[in-house]
Amino acid sequence: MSKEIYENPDLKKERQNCPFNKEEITHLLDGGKEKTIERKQLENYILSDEQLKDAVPMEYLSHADKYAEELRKACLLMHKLADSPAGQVPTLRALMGAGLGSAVLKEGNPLALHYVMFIPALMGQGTIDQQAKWLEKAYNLNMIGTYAQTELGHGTFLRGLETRATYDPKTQEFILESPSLTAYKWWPGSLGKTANYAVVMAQLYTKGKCEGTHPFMVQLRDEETHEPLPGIVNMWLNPVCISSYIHYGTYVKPTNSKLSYATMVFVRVVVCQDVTTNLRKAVTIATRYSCVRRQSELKPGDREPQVMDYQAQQNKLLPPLAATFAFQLAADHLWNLYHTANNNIEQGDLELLPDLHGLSCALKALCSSEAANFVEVCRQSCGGHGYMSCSNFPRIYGQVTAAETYEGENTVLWLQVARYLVKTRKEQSGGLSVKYLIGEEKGPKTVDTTLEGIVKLYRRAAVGLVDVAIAELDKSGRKGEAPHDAWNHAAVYLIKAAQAHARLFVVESFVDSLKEGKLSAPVRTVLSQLCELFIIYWLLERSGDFFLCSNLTKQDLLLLNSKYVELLAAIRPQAVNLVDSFDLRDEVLNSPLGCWDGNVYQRLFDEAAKSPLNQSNVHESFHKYLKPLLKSNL
Ligand SMILES: CCCCCCCCCC/C=C\C/C=C/C(=O)SCCNC(=O)CCNC(=O)[C@H](O)C(C)(C)COP(=O)(O)OP(=O)(O)OC[C@H]1O[C@@H](n2cnc3c(N)ncnc32)[C@H](O)[C@@H]1OP(=O)(O)O
Ligand SMILES: Cc1cc2nc3c(=O)[nH]c(=O)nc-3n(C[C@H](O)[C@H](O)[C@H](O)COP(=O)(O)OP(=O)(O)OC[C@H]3O[C@@H](n4cnc5c(N)ncnc54)[C@H](O)[C@@H]3O)c2cc1C
Repeated sequence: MSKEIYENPDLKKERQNCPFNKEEITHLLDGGKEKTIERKQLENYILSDEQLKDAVPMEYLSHADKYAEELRKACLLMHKLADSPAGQVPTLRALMGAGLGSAVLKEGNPLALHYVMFIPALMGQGTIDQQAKWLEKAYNLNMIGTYAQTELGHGTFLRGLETRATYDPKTQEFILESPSLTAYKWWPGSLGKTANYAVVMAQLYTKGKCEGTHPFMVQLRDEETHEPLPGIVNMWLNPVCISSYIHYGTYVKPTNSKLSYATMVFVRVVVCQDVTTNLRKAVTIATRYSCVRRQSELKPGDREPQVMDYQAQQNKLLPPLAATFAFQLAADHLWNLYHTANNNIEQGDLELLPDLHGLSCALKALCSSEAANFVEVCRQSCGGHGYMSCSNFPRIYGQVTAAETYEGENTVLWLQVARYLVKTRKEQSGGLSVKYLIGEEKGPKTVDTTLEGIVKLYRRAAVGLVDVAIAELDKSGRKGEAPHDAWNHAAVYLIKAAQAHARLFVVESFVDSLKEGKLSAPVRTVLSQLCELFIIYWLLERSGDFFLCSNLTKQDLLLLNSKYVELLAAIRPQAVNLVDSFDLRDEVLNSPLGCWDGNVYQRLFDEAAKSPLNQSNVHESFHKYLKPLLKSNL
């Protein structure tokens, strides 16, 4: 007799009479029906392998055992790559990030940097000959690489990196050296124990002149013994300059010195998708739990309500639910810009490079910071159980907050965005992705609180805040301040302008995608409600920007607040159906709070029982420490 599949009765009720086709949203997020089929096949192929399951929860292993266990599974995954039903590239993409990969490698993938930065650096910076020599070796895993740029003393300021690569014309070799403790490469993933090669960013010196940071291929460890090569600690020999600019002993400047930063741009672009995947996991866990959890008293004398029925809980969870769609659609737009810009750059056309740099910095900073804040709100919305390690919130939060720092610390990236916006506004040229800054935007006199009207307000705020920042810069200039001091003293305004620009891009992506998308009426309705909720939410959160730069009035704000709470109530009935549409398997969520069947309490109990401390009634430490204390009559 088939085993009755348990489904929490509250979740079961939430799923009844769903007014839209969940699969239509799943296909939208996957990029089409075929992609969904491919993803599900790949998930089955990977998650059905018993060798990829953890014998004990990772949190109970030592540091070294965690590393060994993750490396074992990562290597097994690479073996499975060859036979993957989805093909190598889609499989690699799925295994490197917060989705399928994190279901197997919960502490992180020791081979991630090899695929996410080392190979992209070879592809983007290597000459044809260098690619012929190294790419096949890298793809065949005959070498494991990392991207070694950050040093103990420098991560942000690349022009301040201390590692030196001095070209010796006699031997036609580069001598790499770490001249000081602060020059030690620090932070590169896999550098400690896994990688035997690295792309090392170093200051290139030739004929006594520093030509700036360039990428170098360096062998770190013996390919057989894995022992560090002689002198590896503070002296590297025989590196090779990737995309060598040394021709017959003479340095030939690249067409754009920032092309050596291209690998970082790629990761900033993919990070937007990755943090969105993590946010989807957090929202799914919190939403399902909030419909299972019953607590307190809403109506005196009534049964304890589902906590999702509190407006306060809807205010916590529905904006991040909407954000997952907003960030996904914006990340898709950025990915398309990346491909277009990269194809043009390969043909020598660099026109889109500033737009790509500006937008990738803006979206990486916005998506990572907003996702981190939203993940923490999701954790808090689950009360004490959200604090447990097994909830998966601590791990998801750790992964998302890391993205606020790596690949360019967010503040630094916001200032890069501001530099691009000020230049575009002042020069009234270029800026293909910030067209609103070119030409005079006439702001609407009275505020129109329709969707289109609110988007116009976002544009007013974006251009207005750039003008406020420029006015600050000019004011400082008139006081005789040097440009670098004026820039530093306008930083608060510059960052606000950059953030307003990033929000405008996300809002326009969401609205435009709904206009262009071939959606059924029910899906369009629910996604339009989410879109309107999200853009009003952000406006209410940043109302100061809009008061400063538009004719928004107190009455408008009160009207928008009313609209916001109406939308919370309208979307509440579909919350579980919307997160079900993400189609995230329990193994990917990896949380007893978010499992599809809602059997939360039994799963929490089962997780607790796995703790080594729960394998005996009295832990040995009692006899060693506590009992003597109890007897000591202090
Ligand atoms: C495939 C799916 C996989 C999914 C997995 C995703 C998860 C990924 C997991 C990875 C985990 C960890 C990896 C982490 C790796 C790292 O952290 S690597 C190290 C990252 N470090 C940084 O990002 C350093 C940040 N600092 C900088 O980029 C530069 O120092 C900075 C840009 C801040 C300043 O550079 P300067 O040389 O000083 O330039 P500046 O004077 O400010 O500007 C001059 C000029 O150049 C333009 N510019 C700057 N950068 C770029 C660029 N990258 N591209 C194009 N143009 C650039 C700038 O706009 C100026 O132009 P202008 O016209 O003169 O104004
Ligand atoms: C999980 C993780 C993985 C990483 N992986 C790698 C890797 O694989 N390879 C690699 O090379 N690196 C890696 N890094 C390093 C990462 O790239 C750097 O930490 C990052 O670039 C920030 O640089 P920093 O640490 O020097 O911070 P700092 O720049 O020293 O930041 C400290 C403070 O100074 C502020 N600040 C700095 N410059 C300015 C400025 N111009 N204006 C205003 N404020 C400023 C920052 O905003 C910040 O508040 C990783 C980091 C993490 C956390």
